[in-house]
Amino acid sequence: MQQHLQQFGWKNEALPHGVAETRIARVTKEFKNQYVIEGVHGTQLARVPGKFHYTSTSRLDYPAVGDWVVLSERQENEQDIQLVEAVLPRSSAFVRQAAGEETAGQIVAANVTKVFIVIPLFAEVNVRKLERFLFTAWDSGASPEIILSKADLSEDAAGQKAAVASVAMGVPIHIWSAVTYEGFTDLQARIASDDTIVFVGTSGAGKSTLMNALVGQELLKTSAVRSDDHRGRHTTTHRELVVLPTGGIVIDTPGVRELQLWYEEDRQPMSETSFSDIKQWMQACFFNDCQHETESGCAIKEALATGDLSQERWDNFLKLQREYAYAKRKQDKRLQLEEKKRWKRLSKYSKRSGKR
Ligand SMILES: Nc1nc2c(ncn2[C@@H]2O[C@H](COP(=O)(O)OP(=O)(O)OP(=O)(O)O)[C@@H](O)[C@H]2O)c(=O)[nH]1
Ligand SMILES: [Zn+2]
Repeated sequence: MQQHLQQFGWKNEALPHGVAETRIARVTKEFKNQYVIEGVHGTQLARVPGKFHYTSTSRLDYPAVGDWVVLSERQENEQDIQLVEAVLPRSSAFVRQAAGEETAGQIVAANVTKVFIVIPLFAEVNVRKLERFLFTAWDSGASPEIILSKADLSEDAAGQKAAVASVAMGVPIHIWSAVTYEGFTDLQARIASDDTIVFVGTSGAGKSTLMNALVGQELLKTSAVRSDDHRGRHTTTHRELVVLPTGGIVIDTPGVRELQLWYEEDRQPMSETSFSDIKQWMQACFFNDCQHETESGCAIKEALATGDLSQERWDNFLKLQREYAYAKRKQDKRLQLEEKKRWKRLSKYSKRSGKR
């Protein structure tokens, strides 16, 4: 019974005090007013009770794909209805900012542990785009990993990997080809049974192809899952959260795809994609620790003055640097939080065992 929950990524430590495991389930798909959930009773439909609408203060309070929820059962018109009593605290969340509303975010995918950023190798890697995706991943609270796809179309996959590594700040990088299956077992090994993974990347990057390879068939997007809810009625639905045959979970929601488009639209036009010219000027500055502000002998300021380096390009570079720093701080903070939680658990544990 526990095993079934664990398949869906359940970690026992997350069980709230006094709640039986039979009442825990994970949201695998979201409809307008209903959720497909997976718990110890298998696939069921659930909805939020009326009081939920009054007690919730924002859309973020509502269940989303990937959420763990606590259920209660109620009889309505002689039928058993599953109600979502509570959404358990999320370890991470992809939030989409609803257009036009500043504060009303919407959760697109919850409790994601890893974000696979898929970048095709048929062209030069767009560093700026990659940075955007890294930023999105860090912002969600999940850990990014970079997958360089379509390696079969690259003359020098290893060289491209090295180039990406120079901007990826220690994020793991994998090479993959759906044609030769190069890197497949390495990728599989990166997916633990309690991992929940979201794939991001531009259209045509090869996300669906890789997901289908991991699932072992063309399951995502195409097929339907037949399920039997408590009422004995059949509901045909396509799940957006899928358990891999080798363990681990992938989430493929339209929301994540829309999020990607949003990030792509957000990009600013930039003719070149690498900052090697800027790096060269920086190395030419007189002072090693030049801040490129008021120092004399600053090659950057000189390049700006002569027009060799455009102000726009320099500003863009600085902006990315700030985003980097922000993302890095955010990640450090998340690590700190996790650490804190671990210590809390440990101290609780030691107190308990001390009493015995
Ligand atoms: N040569 C080569 N082609 C690939 C590889 N992986 C995917 N493709 C092809 O690239 C095209 C796009 O792949 P998809 O998996 O649909 O890309 P996607 O990222 O899911 O795209 P969207 O659904 O638009 O977001 C398809 O025609 C695939 O057959 C690969 O490793 N090598
Ligand atoms: Zn300088």
